[in-house]
Amino acid sequence: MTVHIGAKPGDIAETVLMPGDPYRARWAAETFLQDAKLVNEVRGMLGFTGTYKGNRVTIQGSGMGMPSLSIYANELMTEYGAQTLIRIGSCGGMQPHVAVRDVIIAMSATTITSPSSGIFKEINFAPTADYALLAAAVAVAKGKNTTTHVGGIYSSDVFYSERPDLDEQMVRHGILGVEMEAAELYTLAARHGRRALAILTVSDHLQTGEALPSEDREKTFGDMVEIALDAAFT
Ligand SMILES: Nc1nc2c(nc(Br)n2[C@@H]2O[C@H](CO)[C@@H](O)[C@H]2O)c(=O)[nH]1
Repeated sequence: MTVHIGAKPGDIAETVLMPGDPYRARWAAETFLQDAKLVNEVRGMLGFTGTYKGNRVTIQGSGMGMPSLSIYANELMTEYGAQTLIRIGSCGGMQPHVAVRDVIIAMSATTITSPSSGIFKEINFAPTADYALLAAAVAVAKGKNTTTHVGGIYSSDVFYSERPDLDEQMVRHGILGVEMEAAELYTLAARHGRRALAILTVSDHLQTGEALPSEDREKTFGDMVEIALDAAFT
């Protein structure tokens, strides 16, 4: 076990899905995995390991924000040997052609700051998804009738933005959506030579103010989990 994960050695699979919400980790494990068992509940950040079509997989919550994700991703990679980490989450849409219920497969993740900013100093590192994983997710998504966008997202440190001028520049430069975790996941995966990807459902929209009704969230979230699982084992 580690400082923040109570799983025993061998309890965590090489492939890990990371929703922000631990209750979504439980729902996804119960819905998609066979023989799912709880392997972590330290601080309520639930983690489950089971199999998907015969492949071993762990679904571990990351919490909200890059500092929280950084703790779990670091420990999963350095202490449990996770090789493929896929964030499955929600985001806010930032382009008129990106609608609520759509899925975004994040090629890159822009930040103002991140937990890794301190070590990069004057380097503007470009957090980037693993290409093979991204290509597999795009191929799987094509087989579903979910509208999918592939491009850059913005990993913010705040949900309540005080800088509309920054949001404006992100929109101007084609950023598809905003969330709060992917950039640090991509940076840590690059640091540790692992594969990472973020697949996001658009659950609210910054321009239209629309928000996904709660009854729709489970369906769109389920589609995204399936894309992640099928892409991970392609
Ligand atoms: N900053 C930000 N985060 C968002 C937004 N919509 C969603 Br869903 N999120 C994500 O949802 C959580 C906040 O509700 C964080 O973990 C973010 O990744 C949004 O409009 N803005």
